[in-house]
Amino acid sequence: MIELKNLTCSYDSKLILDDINIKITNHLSILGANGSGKSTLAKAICNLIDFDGLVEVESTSIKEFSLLDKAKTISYIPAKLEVYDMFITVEEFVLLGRFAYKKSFFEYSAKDKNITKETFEFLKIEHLKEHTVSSLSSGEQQLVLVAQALAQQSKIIIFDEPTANLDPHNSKVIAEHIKGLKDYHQVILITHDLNLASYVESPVLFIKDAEAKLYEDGFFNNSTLEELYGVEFESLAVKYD
Ligand SMILES: Nc1ncnc2c1ncn2[C@@H]1O[C@H](COP(=O)(O)OP(=O)(O)OP(=O)(O)O)[C@@H](O)[C@H]1O
Repeated sequence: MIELKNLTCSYDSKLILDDINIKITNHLSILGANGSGKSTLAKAICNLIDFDGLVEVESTSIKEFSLLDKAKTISYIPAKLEVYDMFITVEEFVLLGRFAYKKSFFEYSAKDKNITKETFEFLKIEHLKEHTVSSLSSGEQQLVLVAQALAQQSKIIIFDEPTANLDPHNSKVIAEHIKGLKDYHQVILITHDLNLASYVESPVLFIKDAEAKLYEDGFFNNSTLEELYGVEFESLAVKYD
């Protein structure tokens, strides 16, 4: 469980999130206009930015987690992979997800390698493991990011705009994985893809004017969407299920 108590985030003097109080007991989708503060909220939950107030994960302040314990608890999947090593293979990249569990400085254990192998099988990407990450398409790179997060075996997975760079086919593949992962992880999804959020069926936290409002249900109807986004809606979407 994640609990936000009086969470306030600002960059310089610009207030982004103002005194947010919410218990995130299970899955959640975070929606809101560009620049409303969705990624800022995710970064605060992961203690990647300065904030006022308290973020508690499993009843402990996130500021008290060691880096390794945090890695075992939360994984954050960005919208796009930034490749810093042009020669790193998919297998090496996914193994990095086991870093927090590594017993020897020099090598990964048989267990680490086995978990990585199972992750490849689960996501049906065994055929990519010898390839360099830099040579993959955006859709394949998104699957590799998911693989690394799964290998990390954290309780909580945060997806930050997972379908932002994907074509309809790959969006559907990722959507099905995200929904399936709800059986094993607490899934937090940040997205502009209303179709995806509706398919994933988690409660919605909508961020607007530095405030957050929780919709347990009743979010995905035209009148609510029109009021929140200020544009008209009609059904026009990929069929995810
Ligand atoms: N490091 C930073 N320094 C200064 N301002 C920042 C920084 N990061 C984000 N911001 C500003 O904070 C606001 C919220 O940004 P954030 O990335 O959280 O929005 P978002 O809802 O995730 O947006 P989007 O949907 O466009 O990705 C934006 O106005 C952004 O310009």
